[in-house]
Amino acid sequence: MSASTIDLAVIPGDGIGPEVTAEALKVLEKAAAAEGLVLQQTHYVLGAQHWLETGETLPEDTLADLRTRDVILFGAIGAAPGDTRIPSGLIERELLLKLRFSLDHFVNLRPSRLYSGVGSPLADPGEIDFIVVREGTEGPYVGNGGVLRAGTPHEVATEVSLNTAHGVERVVRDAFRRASERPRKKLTLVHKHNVLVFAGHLWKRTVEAVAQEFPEVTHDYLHIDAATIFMVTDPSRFDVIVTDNLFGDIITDLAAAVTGGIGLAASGNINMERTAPSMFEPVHGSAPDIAGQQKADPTAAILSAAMLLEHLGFAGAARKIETAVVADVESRDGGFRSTSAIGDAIAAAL
Ligand SMILES: NC(=O)c1ccc[n+]([C@@H]2O[C@H](COP(=O)([O-])OP(=O)(O)OC[C@H]3O[C@@H](n4cnc5c(N)ncnc54)[C@H](O)[C@@H]3O)[C@@H](O)[C@H]2O)c1
Ligand SMILES: CC(C)[C@H](C(=O)O)[C@@H](O)C(=O)O
Ligand SMILES: [Mg+2]
Repeated sequence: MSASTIDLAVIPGDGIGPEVTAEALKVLEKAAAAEGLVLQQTHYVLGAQHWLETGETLPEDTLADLRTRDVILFGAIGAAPGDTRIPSGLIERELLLKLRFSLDHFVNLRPSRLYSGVGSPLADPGEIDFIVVREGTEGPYVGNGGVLRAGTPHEVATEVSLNTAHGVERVVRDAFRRASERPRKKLTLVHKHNVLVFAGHLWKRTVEAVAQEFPEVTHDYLHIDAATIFMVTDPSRFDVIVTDNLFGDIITDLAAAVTGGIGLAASGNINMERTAPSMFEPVHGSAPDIAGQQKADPTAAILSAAMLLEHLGFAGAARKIETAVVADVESRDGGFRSTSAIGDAIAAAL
């Protein structure tokens, strides 16, 4: 990145991915221009549709090219769950997870905030403002498994969760640092160490050890099953949650639901050591059920673009986007607005 140019990779993907990405770019371009920044974009056609057309998921030369960019804006990928033309998991593993793993996105940052004016399915949600720091490169996502005696009545399938001291420690330290910078300074480890004793104890010991470096941060622990209860009955109790890859996936969809819906939930796949570009994307998927109809809410993608700017050091521009989003969501009355109408309104409010 030069002082005035952002070298941006854009992967719009499948389904509603291109629809919401177009709106995020609309807002990003305007916010960047206001800062005197040039947004130099390179678009990459990747995803389930691209695989159907070419048989390519993420070629090595494309990955090498992506590595040279400052940052990546990602839409969403994936086929409809019932689409039998595409092997289940192929695009998720060989494209999205390959990006997260290859680019060492060990912090999967997923903020949850209940904006005023946004309806929550909870009767009395209280104030909700927490972040989930989800580990992004390990856990049961690593593809360490296999099948014995496939297709027989004696089939055995394994899916091993990989947790390294290095991987757990760096994400736990990141979560403590984020907690130390927030007003409430509270960290909750979410795991399941009563059953997953090997991985769970590593996570628990690591939290106890790293906590010594952050005496100002209080910390507690919840098993994942109990955490889902509190996410619905008392979400205000959370400030920073640190958790593994799979628990983090599940709890952030729940967190999105209690804070007004998946259309508002943003995320960053962050390489905190900055050895490769980080990648920003909405938490949601390609939503085949509403794709191509301009029904998708682009707010999550727009807020992901704000996180992207913040990561690059343009916190002021990020705050401006958030302020425009807050004004827009506060003005929503439940009536239908197209994807592009929402993008236009937020861009205009900047
Ligand atoms: N990061 C990603 O690219 C990502 C994330 C999750 C799922 N996926 C993939 O997406 C495909 C569909 O997955 P799914 O149906 O389980 O999850 P999904 O998030 O795509 O959709 C779940 C539900 O939420 C709705 N929804 C999602 N985003 C929305 C938005 N912006 N506005 C309004 N409604 C929205 C959808 O219409 C659907 O009813 C699968 O192939 C899956 O693997 C990709
Ligand atoms: C599509 C899938 C690989 C992905 C995940 O499980 O991380 C998605 O659900 C998400 O939350 O970004
Ligand atoms: Mg998910």
